[in-house]
Amino acid sequence: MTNNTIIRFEHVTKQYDDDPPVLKEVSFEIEKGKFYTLLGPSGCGKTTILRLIAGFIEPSSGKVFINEKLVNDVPANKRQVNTVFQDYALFPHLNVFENVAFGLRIKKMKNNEIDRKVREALRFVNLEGYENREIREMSGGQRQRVAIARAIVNEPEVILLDEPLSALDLKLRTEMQYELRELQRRLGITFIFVTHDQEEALAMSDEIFVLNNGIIEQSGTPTDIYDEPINRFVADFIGESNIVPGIMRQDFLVQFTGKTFDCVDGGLNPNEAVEIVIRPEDLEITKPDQGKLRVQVDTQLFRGVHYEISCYDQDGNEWLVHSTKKATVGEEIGLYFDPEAIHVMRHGETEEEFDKRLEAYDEGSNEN
Ligand SMILES: Nc1ncnc2c1ncn2[C@@H]1O[C@H](COP(=O)(O)OP(=O)(O)OP(=O)(O)O)[C@@H](O)[C@H]1O
Repeated sequence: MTNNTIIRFEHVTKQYDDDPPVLKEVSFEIEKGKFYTLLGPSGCGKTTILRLIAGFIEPSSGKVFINEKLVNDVPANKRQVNTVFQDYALFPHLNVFENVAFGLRIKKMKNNEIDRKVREALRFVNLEGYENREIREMSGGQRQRVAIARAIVNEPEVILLDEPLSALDLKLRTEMQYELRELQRRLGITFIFVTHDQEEALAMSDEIFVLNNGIIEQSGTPTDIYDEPINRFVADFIGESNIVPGIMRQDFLVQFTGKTFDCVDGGLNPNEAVEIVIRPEDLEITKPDQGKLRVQVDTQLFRGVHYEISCYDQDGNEWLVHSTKKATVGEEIGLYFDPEAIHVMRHGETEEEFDKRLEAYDEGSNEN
């Protein structure tokens, strides 16, 4: 725990009726002023975490802290947390101003103060001049901004956003990603954003929690998670990856596809069976005898910035390559990669075990 911690989960489990738990002993910390993303496939428990933070539901076991105060049974309206829902949940019969003012009127705030705060919130989301518009006259992106203004007008410490961009078309979605990120920086409020879109998560977040089946598989910055996925699920879910079985011969020496390669990983047992991850953009096309692997090109697609080339090695492993160089379907080529491009993963390793392994290894290598 740091001084900056605003939300803390301690071994939180959530179970509905007699169903298996949808969250299993989840622990994490959220710091003030950062943009967090909960990322994972449908049903993995993302919305459940948001609802526990908002106070709409209580944990079955474990503890939820906000500002180091135990809030398990503190009701939603007593928490300094506001939610922006997927469908925005705006009131269609109220205009923009009244939608944003709604919470303040319930709090019985004075009219002149409401007026000042609502205008300020609308200015923040670039909707000055739209006060009297009806909600049905607003576009999807504008409704989104009204929903955000309605959240920030309450000056919460945390804003929860549950897939708020999923109803927008791709172009608007990209614009809103940029806007939301900018808004979060200007406000300095903690944002916790839920999505199942990995590109969105990578583009927007300071920190990502990758969830799967009720647990956090990995947490870290977008680069941590993209460059060093700790297991097959994360590697598969975040971006595209080549994953093949291998054997760790000794520190910095790994074997796969029948050959031995230098790598930068250590701290595993000699001859331990591992999984090897190499990102498609880390593979370079060479002449057949100049690469580290020899493969045959199976398909090729032009993706605008690069070619997406699928190849097979002699063992039948598929290798996906993103390259600005063009290949020819059917031809033999070589694939070159740097030792740093090889990510070695232990089978079924949890994040905690992975961290411990690296820590123990670092300590060991410092002594030598
Ligand atoms: N009120 C409830 N009663 C019973 N089961 C529930 C309830 N709410 C959620 N669940 C179950 O809990 C699991 C996790 O749901 P949750 O909404 O947290 O997932 P999610 O990751 O947000 O998924 P999605 O991306 O589809 O919204 C799902 O299997 C869901 O069916």
